[in-house]
Amino acid sequence: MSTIDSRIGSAGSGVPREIRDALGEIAKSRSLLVALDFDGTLAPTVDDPAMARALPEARAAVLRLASIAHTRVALVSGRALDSLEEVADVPDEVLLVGSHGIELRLDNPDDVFTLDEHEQARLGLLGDVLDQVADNVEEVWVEVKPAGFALHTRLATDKNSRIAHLVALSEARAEVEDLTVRHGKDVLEFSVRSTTKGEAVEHLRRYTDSSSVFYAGDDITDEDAFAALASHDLGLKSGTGPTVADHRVAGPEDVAHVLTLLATLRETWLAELPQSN
Ligand SMILES: O=P(O)(O)OC[C@H]1O[C@H](O[C@H]2O[C@H](CO)[C@@H](O)[C@H](O)[C@H]2O)[C@H](O)[C@@H](O)[C@@H]1O
Repeated sequence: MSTIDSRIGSAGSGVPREIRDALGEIAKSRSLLVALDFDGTLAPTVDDPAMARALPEARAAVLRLASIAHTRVALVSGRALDSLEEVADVPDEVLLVGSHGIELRLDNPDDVFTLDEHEQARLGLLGDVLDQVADNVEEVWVEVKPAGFALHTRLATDKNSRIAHLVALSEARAEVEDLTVRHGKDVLEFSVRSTTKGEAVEHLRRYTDSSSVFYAGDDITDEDAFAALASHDLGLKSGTGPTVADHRVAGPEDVAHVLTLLATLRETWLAELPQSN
């Protein structure tokens, strides 16, 4: 029996050996940041974004991790911050990053995000262009965010989805200068401000003064976060698709098991540390 197995008993028995070993190491970090994507990672994908919820085991693990000393948890999402707050429903000690890093809910709730006049004008133009596309292609709809829009094509046919993406890209680029475009699962996102989840993770690492970062994500935009990780960090890809993450699991159910095991390992390690007084 390995050291990890003897410390945790049957917890995490469904988690592959190499991930268990990697979790055993990162659980011993001086200060740990657990940064997690929401859709496709904590929450299974559903047709209506408003109906997405973290799996009960994932949510329980997030709450457990957030209550452990020297450990911070952050959700890092492409969703608008208010949408993330609504679906995630987590306490204030969980840090939130919305709109791929544009919006932050850290420990000071008074930090409010605003657009300058030029950004607001570009946002207006962008909204008009995308609304026109959605009005003309069946089952395509626009999700409004503070600094941009997501053009959703999940329920459209493959052909209509391709048409919507092509037209939206060419029209938006023709009408609005300096656009940020992000590709996601059945979604094309347009923003008037450019940030990445990689920048968000770097910001959170500094903000929380963490010595190691665990990051889990499923989508193309999460690759920026994985790329921002160092050798003493740990990246976990949820689901299929190319990735630079260290490890991969099949989807949200397995992510939940990994988070539960991480919480157990972290609690066990901290409990075994000699007390300073
Ligand atoms: O960064 P994330 O937390 O993964 O957010 C990415 C996008 O998630 C949402 O869209 C995706 O999930 C929906 C619900 O499962 C699904 O219907 C849609 O097809 C997916 O693209 C959200 O609506 C977007 O705003 C986020 O950027």
